[in-house]
Amino acid sequence: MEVRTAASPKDVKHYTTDRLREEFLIQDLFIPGEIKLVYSHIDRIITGAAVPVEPLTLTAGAELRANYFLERREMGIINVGGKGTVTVDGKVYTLDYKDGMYIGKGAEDIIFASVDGAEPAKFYLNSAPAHTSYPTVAIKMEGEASEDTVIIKDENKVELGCLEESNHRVINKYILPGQVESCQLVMGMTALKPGSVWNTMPCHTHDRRMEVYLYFEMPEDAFVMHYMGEPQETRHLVVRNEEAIISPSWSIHAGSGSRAYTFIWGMVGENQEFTDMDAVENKELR
Ligand SMILES: O=C(O)C(=O)C[C@H](O)C(=O)CO
Ligand SMILES: [Zn+2]
Repeated sequence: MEVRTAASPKDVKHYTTDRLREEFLIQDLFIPGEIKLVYSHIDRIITGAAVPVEPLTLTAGAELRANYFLERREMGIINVGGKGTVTVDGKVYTLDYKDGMYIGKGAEDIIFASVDGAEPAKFYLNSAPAHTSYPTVAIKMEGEASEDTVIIKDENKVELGCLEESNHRVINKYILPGQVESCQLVMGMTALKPGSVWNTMPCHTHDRRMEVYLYFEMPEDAFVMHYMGEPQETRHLVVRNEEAIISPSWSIHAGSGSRAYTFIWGMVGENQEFTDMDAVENKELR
């Protein structure tokens, strides 16, 4: 598992492009036949991906000093590839494209598999330290709810922005209080409407939470200019399809794409209040 340390805004404003990318950009996440994990000291979030050609078993790795991965952690998953299954302590959950999942602390045996290894599932993962165990569930946009499947509530599919401001988008909240309970992880997926290119603009910071963004549904030659930094010290990173960004609490996190795209956001930290943001007015940005 790759480990990344936390970074101070006083230092980051002096970083070169390479150094910024080394600290905050996660590339080569989705490697067929592998589980890739990046552990950040920022709120101890682990960002990763599992792309099973043959079934892949999640192990704790030396870094966690745990008997199994979720001994002291919880995990959110969204599948951005072909149909696949996640087997949790013997129980099989089937995830289609853009289906999500929450796995509670204490789940020991986790196996990722694809229904068709030629078109593998791409399980994107966020994991955070947890103090108690909440139920493991699959999360779907639509369909029938059941004991182990939660359907995203209409109130958690929030349309924001407008084409005139190039930021017309829908924020789909998968894991949050009142829908899928978790200790600290809040996770969802935002889709831009065709013609809109801006996410999270007007932008914000949130002192009480950090955030990770995964950008996807972009052709190979497309990119997102992801903006980070303190509002008066902004920097940018060029982000390609299926790459992720680690965003510290003090940093804005917003992007403008060369075309529409989709992204998954995951937040951990002090609270789970989605609206607890420190809004930044466009005229304040520098
Ligand atoms: O497009 C947006 O705006 C978002 O998706 C915002 C993120 O969800 C976020 O930054 C939550 O703090
Ligand atoms: Zn945010």
